[in-house]
Amino acid sequence: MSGQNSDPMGELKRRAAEEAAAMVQDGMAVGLGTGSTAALMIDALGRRWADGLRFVGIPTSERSAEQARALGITLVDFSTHAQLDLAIDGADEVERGSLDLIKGLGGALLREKIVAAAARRFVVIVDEGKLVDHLGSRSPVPVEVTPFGWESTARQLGELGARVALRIKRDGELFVTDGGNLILDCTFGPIEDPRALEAAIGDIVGVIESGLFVHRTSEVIVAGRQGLTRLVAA
Ligand SMILES: O=C[C@H](O)[C@H](O)[C@H](O)COP(=O)(O)O
Repeated sequence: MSGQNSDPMGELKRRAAEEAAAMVQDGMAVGLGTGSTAALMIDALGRRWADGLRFVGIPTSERSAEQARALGITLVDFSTHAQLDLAIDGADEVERGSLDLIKGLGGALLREKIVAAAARRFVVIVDEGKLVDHLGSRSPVPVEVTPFGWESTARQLGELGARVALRIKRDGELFVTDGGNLILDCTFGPIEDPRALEAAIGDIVGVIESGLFVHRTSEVIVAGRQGLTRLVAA
């Protein structure tokens, strides 16, 4: 079988990633997301870099930093670039209409949220399977917590109505974030008011950040069977 059309959705995601990468212009400071979709975008940026485009990147994970470095992309940090022109990332769920997100199934939510908050424009790339009517319909909300007292933090998250699971890797080891913290995956079911839930989670001592991204998205590029669609925040 020819490999060319064997993964049509993969090919569409690659096109969506290229479309997002095409938004980067010479001289920009760009947030580089994390995950399989963001990796396609970083690859596309690597090709543009090889063609002569020059920009600086702030990666949202050690994984993305390693990938970008291997492509020769110049990486900087917030000490020289406290504000970014653009950040591009994937997501685990995108709510139709609001374009609010759940992120963090890859464990990079804290740096991703800091980078998104520092960016003038935050562009998200997903396949159509990630679109939902209500956040929480399919994905848990990942919450990054301090290792000290995580059991107490988990209990309080449970009191908000979540089923809480400490994230464990396939090999049975604890999942530890780039910042040395733990992830509690909190299943709430469909979330009526993401803003209120984000605030309530953030109020719990021991919580560092949640994977709810509310009112942060500028645009979503969706790879679907009918092609690419661009959704813009109202
Ligand atoms: O922590 C991981 C990130 O939030 C990812 O952007 C998210 O999980 C989506 O990843 P993927 O593109 O691999 O589905």
